Amino acid sequence: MNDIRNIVILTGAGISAESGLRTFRAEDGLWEDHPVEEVATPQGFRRDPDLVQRFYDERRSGILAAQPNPAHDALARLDRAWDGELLIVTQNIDDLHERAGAARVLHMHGEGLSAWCTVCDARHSWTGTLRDNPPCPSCGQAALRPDIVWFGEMPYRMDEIFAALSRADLFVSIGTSGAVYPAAGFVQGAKEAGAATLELNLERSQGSHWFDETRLGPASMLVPQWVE
Ligand SMILES: CC(C)NC(=O)[C@H](Cc1c[nH]c2ccccc12)NC(=O)[C@H](CCCC/N=C(/NCCC(=O)O)S[C@H]1O[C@H](COP(=O)(O)OP(=O)(O)OC[C@H]2O[C@@H](n3cnc4c(N)ncnc43)[C@H](O)[C@@H]2O)[C@@H](O)[C@H]1O)NC(=O)OCc1ccccc1
Repeated sequence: MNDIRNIVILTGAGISAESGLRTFRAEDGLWEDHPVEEVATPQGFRRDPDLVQRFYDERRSGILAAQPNPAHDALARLDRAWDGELLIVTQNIDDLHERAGAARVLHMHGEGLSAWCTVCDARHSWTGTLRDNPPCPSCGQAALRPDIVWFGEMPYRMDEIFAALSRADLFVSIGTSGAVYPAAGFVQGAKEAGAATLELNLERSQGSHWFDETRLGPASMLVPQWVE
């Protein structure tokens, strides 16, 4: 770690699995009983907004009931101690990184505890439900949707992510299957920028061959070991 200054860490559903939040592609994964095109696309929302609002209302209450696990805690310790550049880019919509105390976190696919008004474009932290179409606290219109990046929509703050990847000396991927782009392509970008690449995952991901090193096991064990 001595010549490492700038670190980019990508996290996926696997880092929150041991906090009781379901992953997407496991046999009991979220997408199993909710076809992704129905609940995580703008077309699905237009077709059946009530179904989508219920899906995310459920996810929101699950997030509120969950607690950070040792993997989140270890990354928060690293974030506090690291005086070089560090960015935790998460695909997760939960707030467990922040609740563990991490500050340098970027939610590229949005946040479950946030509502977005499609009329006045305001965003509001939200812990209640949206299925009953509450009015937007800013403009009063009943036009709130989950502040989530759905398939076919552009992920958030991509310019900041690419800038950090271009400066990275080390890219670490934790708990992600590497099935969804553009996140699944970050390891290539980091490698081209000359970064060392490390994967910490329960099983090899679709992009494993891009990593210099892959360590297999539960995040709650692998991440504290790597940070210490
Ligand atoms: C299916 C896939 C092929 N499709 C895509 O990638 C699409 C289309 C596409 C774009 N470019 C491409 C290139 C090639 C092919 C397709 C595409 N991408 C998009 O649509 C993206 C947007 C994608 C974002 C969609 N939203 C999500 N989430 C929010 C919703 C929600 O959360 O409900 S994606 C969602 O699924 C993905 C799930 O992946 P993981 O997090 O990895 O979870 P998964 O269950 O798959 O795996 C868990 C892993 O953890 C491991 N694990 C389990 N337990 C543990 C444990 N305990 N410890 C350690 N590891 C563990 C497991 O082994 C496993 O490997 C995450 O990104 C997650 O955020 N948008 C876009 O490209 O916009 C374009 C654009 C360009 C210009 C202008 C306008 C638009």
